[in-house]
Amino acid sequence: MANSAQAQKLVYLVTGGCGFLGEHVVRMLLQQEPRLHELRIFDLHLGPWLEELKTGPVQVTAIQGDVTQAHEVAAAMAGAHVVIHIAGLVDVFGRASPKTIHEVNVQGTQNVIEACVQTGTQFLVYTSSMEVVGPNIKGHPFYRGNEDTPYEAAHKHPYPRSKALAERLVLEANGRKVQGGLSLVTCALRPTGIYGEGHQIMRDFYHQGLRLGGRLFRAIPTSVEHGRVYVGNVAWMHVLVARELEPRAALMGGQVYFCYDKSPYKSYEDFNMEFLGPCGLRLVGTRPLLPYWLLVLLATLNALLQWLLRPLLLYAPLLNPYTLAVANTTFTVSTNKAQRHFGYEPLFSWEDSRTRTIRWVQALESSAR
Ligand SMILES: NC(=O)c1ccc[n+]([C@@H]2O[C@H](COP(=O)([O-])OP(=O)(O)OC[C@H]3O[C@@H](n4cnc5c(N)ncnc54)[C@H](O)[C@@H]3O)[C@@H](O)[C@H]2O)c1
Ligand SMILES: CC(C)CCC[C@@H](C)[C@H]1CC[C@H]2[C@@H]3[C@H](O)C=C4C[C@@H](O)CC[C@]4(C)[C@H]3CC[C@]12C
Repeated sequence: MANSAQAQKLVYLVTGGCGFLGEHVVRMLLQQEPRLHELRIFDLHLGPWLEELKTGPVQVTAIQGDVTQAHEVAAAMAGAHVVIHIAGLVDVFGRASPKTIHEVNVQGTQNVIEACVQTGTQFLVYTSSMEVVGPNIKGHPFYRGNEDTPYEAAHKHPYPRSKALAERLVLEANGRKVQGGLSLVTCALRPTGIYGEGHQIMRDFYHQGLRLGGRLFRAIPTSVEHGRVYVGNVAWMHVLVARELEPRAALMGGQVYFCYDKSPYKSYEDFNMEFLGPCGLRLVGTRPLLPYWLLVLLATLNALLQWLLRPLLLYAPLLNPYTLAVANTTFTVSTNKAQRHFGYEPLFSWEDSRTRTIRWVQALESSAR
């Protein structure tokens, strides 16, 4: 964004632009970034909905590609001013191998950084995760913490490990010289559990509830808080960071920001009921119906079955030792760092976020009939 003529004609590249968060970021950029000239959407799987975007004033370029292939990333990035790197393998269920998770999340991120350097792209926004911090394997609570709260981040699972490694690569790359001699400016956004239109796990819980006759059974105590943030606000934060990285490079370069909004602090299940309740589901029990030791046993059995069945089929239920530990450990955020550094305020109130998500679940209901 070296001179003002270019400043009106920005080229953005969004990796993972066809995923759950990526689609919201793409749509938000088209609505909220008036300086956009071209929007490149790079994804392994391109969505058919991209076609409708191609009729607007911004040039929308869909690029089918793989972040693990350095040459594909570099080719897509040539001439881009800003890259928002969202692509990742989000797998806490054992669907993909640890090696594949590492290749996509870590090597893929390294490829994005090297492509910035090679092509002279100066601004890189990385979608990290709360999981780079925790919950850790010791189950320590992180109660309404911020970016500076001390916490022992210890990971064994391939997904959080890969996100932590990738985030470190991105932060360490801040200040590297890119083609043309300018310095790379990077930063990382750490969403907590994202919810909203398109959220696959919410869809799974909804369908599971329907199969169980409109009921879900409480497994986690109400006292365990799990951080959640609305997808529209996460997308808005990405757009703002991408916009503000140039004018506030000295302040924002190399920084991490939790993604937050006004969503209430609740347990994972109680929070889901904010949307599933108005769609006719009921959460049975004021306390967990099964003792915790039995849930641990079931989760361990699932892990064992997954391992035994792997040669024959992929068995990847929602409950495993890792997901149980995450759901059962308090991890919530309370911070205003994004507001202080780049003026972020949530674009969607809690009421809006809730209404939009309920409408989306209701639409699932009518399409299921
Ligand atoms: N969903 C959450 O609650 C959450 C929370 C915190 C952080 N995140 C992070 O946000 C990002 C997006 O997550 P999401 O929930 O939208 O996931 P998603 O699976 O819906 O989207 C990921 C996108 O990346 C693409 N992708 C995967 N491998 C690729 C590859 N090798 N090359 C190119 N594209 C590839 C997928 O096709 C998909 O469109 C991820 O980096 C994830 O770690 C998600
Ligand atoms: C014990 C069962 C009743 C419930 C199991 C729920 C479980 C599948 C949920 C609970 C918490 C969820 C994770 C959390 O919201 C945050 C993230 C961070 C993000 O980077 C990727 C997704 C992930 C790990 C969620 C996955 C699904 C989890 C574990």
